[in-house]
Amino acid sequence: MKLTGVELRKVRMPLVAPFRTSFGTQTARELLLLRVATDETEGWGECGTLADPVYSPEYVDGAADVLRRYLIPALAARDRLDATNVGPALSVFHGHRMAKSALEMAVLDAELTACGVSLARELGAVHDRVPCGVSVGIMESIDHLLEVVGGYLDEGYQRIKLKIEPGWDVLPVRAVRERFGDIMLQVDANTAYTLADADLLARLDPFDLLLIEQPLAEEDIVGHAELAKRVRTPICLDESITSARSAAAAITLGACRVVNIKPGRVGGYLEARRIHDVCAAHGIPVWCGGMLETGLGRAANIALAALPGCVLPGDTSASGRYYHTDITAPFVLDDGHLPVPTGPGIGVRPIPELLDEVTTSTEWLPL
Ligand SMILES: CSCC[C@@H](NC(=O)CCC(=O)O)C(=O)O
Ligand SMILES: [Mg+2]
Repeated sequence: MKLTGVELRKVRMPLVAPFRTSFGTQTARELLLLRVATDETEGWGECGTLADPVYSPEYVDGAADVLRRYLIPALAARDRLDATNVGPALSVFHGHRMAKSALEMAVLDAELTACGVSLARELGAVHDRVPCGVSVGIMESIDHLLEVVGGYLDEGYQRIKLKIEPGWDVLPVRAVRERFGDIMLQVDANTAYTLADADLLARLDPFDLLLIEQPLAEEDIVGHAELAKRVRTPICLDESITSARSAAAAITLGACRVVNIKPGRVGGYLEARRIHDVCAAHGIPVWCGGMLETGLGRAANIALAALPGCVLPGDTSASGRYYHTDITAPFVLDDGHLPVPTGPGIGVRPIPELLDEVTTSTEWLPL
């Protein structure tokens, strides 16, 4: 397969409601899509970076720049192109995992499409549908939170994840537990706490949460291991897990008992599968995280979520959780599940007129 060109396309999709986390509030999703053209077919990739470097060091314009100046030329210089040599070809460049992931995803989609193989089959999926969780932002009141959570439960979501931060943690968790009983419930702090908050976080223990996600700073693996001795609720890592090697280290140090796998954060779906396998070998449950993906990234995430070690519902929500209109056919919750795409590659394609409506810029890089 020969690369003939790459399209960088920025899109901006309004959210159905503001989504507030400990690092800020999103009202629209600005993101970068890639379309890779080869001599045989084309493939689509989605870059999970936010518009600003507030979740991780990457951001949309930085990802576009590193793809344009370094990653795409490095790939174009390769004689043989297949998804397994994208990682090695790009390893000379440090970091920029979400940008690398988007390029690998597009090459993987093109290659699998040409072979007529689905991403789910390529990754080793064992399910044809996946149970879905939903991520709930920080709200301005407990009443509004309970109304939103009740709505998601009515829609059939099987697990509720509450964003928390200092000042919005024990009270909302207690209120949800008291109102909705023994639902599957977890929290995500996005690094908002420090080890000095251990006693505060231990006050979440009576609520039988599935996990506390990324309470401390991304680099604070030792801190998470110390926190794990002081709180009963399992620690789950997200931002800290950037590769299979870092997952093995965190598990060995006792820093986590659960892992949120986000393919973009770790450099791609192939590394995501390696993390899945490392965690399975250590008896560590995993689930597929989300970055408010369009239907393109959502389709690929659902394929990952269908792997055997993904034993907890992921942040693989329906398209309508974030968007009035997706750029692909919408993913619609059915009995609390989403179907795993079965078509070749990621199994979905953008709908041209819908994609054009949200496109803010396109750039064609001939190779
Ligand atoms: C804008 S917040 C993105 C990162 C966040 N993602 C979610 O909360 C799930 C988002 C989704 O449902 O795609 C996380 O830290 O897990
Ligand atoms: Mg998280």
